[in-house]
Amino acid sequence: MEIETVGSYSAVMESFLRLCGGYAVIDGGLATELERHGANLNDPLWSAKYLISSPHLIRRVHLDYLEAGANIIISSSYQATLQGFESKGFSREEGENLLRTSVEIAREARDIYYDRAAKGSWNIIGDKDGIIPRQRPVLVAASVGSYGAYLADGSEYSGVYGKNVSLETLKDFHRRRVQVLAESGPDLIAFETIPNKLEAKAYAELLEEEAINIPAWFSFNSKDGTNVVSGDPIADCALIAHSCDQVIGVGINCTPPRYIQGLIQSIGRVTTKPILIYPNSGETYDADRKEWLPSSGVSDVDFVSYVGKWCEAGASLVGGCCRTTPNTIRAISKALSSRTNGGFP
Ligand code: MET
Ligand SMILES: [Zn+2]
Repeated sequence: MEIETVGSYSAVMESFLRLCGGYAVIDGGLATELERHGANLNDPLWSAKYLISSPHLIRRVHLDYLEAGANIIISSSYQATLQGFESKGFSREEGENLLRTSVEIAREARDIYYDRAAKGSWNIIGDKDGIIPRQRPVLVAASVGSYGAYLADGSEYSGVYGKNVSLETLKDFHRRRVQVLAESGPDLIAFETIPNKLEAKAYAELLEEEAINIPAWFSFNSKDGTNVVSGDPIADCALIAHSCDQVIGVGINCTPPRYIQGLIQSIGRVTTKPILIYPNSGETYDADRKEWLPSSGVSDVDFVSYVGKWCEAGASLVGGCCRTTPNTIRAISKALSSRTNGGFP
C-alpha cells in the first residue's frame, strides 16, 4: 500500500524526537496516581474533580513524572468537560477557567522542574561558553477524553454510543472544549482512549473546521489487539489520523501490554506518522463496580521488558496509562535511554 506524505505539523514532532535522541518518554497514569496518593475519584468528573479541590496534588504528580524522566506530561482535563462542570453547578465561564487551569498546572510543573534542574549540579554540562543548564525537552499535552468518558458509564471501554449519537453530536460536544484547551498554551492536544472510528472522525473534522493551529495526537484503546474497543479495525482508525494534517502521532493507550505489539504493526502499515503507546498496567477495570479488579497486572519489570519489542515494532514514544506509576516511567526512561542516540538524557 502506498502511504502519502504527511503534512507540515509533523516537523514539530520530528524535531522533538530528534532532541530526545529518537525516542521520547510519555508520563504514566494521572488519575490512578492521584488515587495512590489518597484521592477519591469516584465522581463523574474523575480526575478533574481535583482541579477544583486540590490542584497542588495534580502538580505534584506531574512533577513526579518529570523527575522520573517524562518528556511529555498530559494535563488533568481527560474527564473535564464544560457539560460535566455545568451539571455540578459551574457556569460556562467557570468551566472554561477550569479547563485552562488544567493546562496551566502542567505548565507550572514544567517551569518548576526546569528551575530545579537549572539549580542542581546534576544536570549541568560545561561547554566552551561556560556552564549551561542541560534541559530535557518537555512538552505539555492537553488531554481530551472521549464522549464515553464524560458519560462516566464505562462506554469509553465499549465504544458503543447508540444510534442517537451522530458525528455532529460528537463534534458539538467537544467543540468549545477543544478550542479552550488549544488556547490555553499546551504544546499539543492528546485525544486519548478513543473508542471508535466515529469519534476519531469527529476530532479530525473539528481540528480542520475550527482551524486549530496546534498539533494533536490520536490514541485509541483496544481489548483484542486487532480492533479498537468498539470493534472498528485499528487500521481504519489510524487511517483517519493519518489523513489529518494536525495529527503528529498515532497510537494506543489504556490497553493491556500484551496487545500492544500487534497494534503497533497494524498502525505502521497505514501511516508513517510517529507511533505512540502508553499501555495500562494490564489489570482489568470493572466499569459497573467502578474499580480495578485485584490481580493479573504486569509488574514494572515485566512491563519494561516489552519496551524493546515495542520500539522494534515501530513505536517512538512510550509511556504508561492507568495504574502505572513514576516507577514504571523511570524504568521505561532507562530502557529507552539505552536506545537513544545523543539526545538529552
Ligand atoms: N491521561 C489519563 C490519565 O492518566 C488517561 C486515562 S485513560 C482512562 O488519567
Ligand atoms: Zn488509562
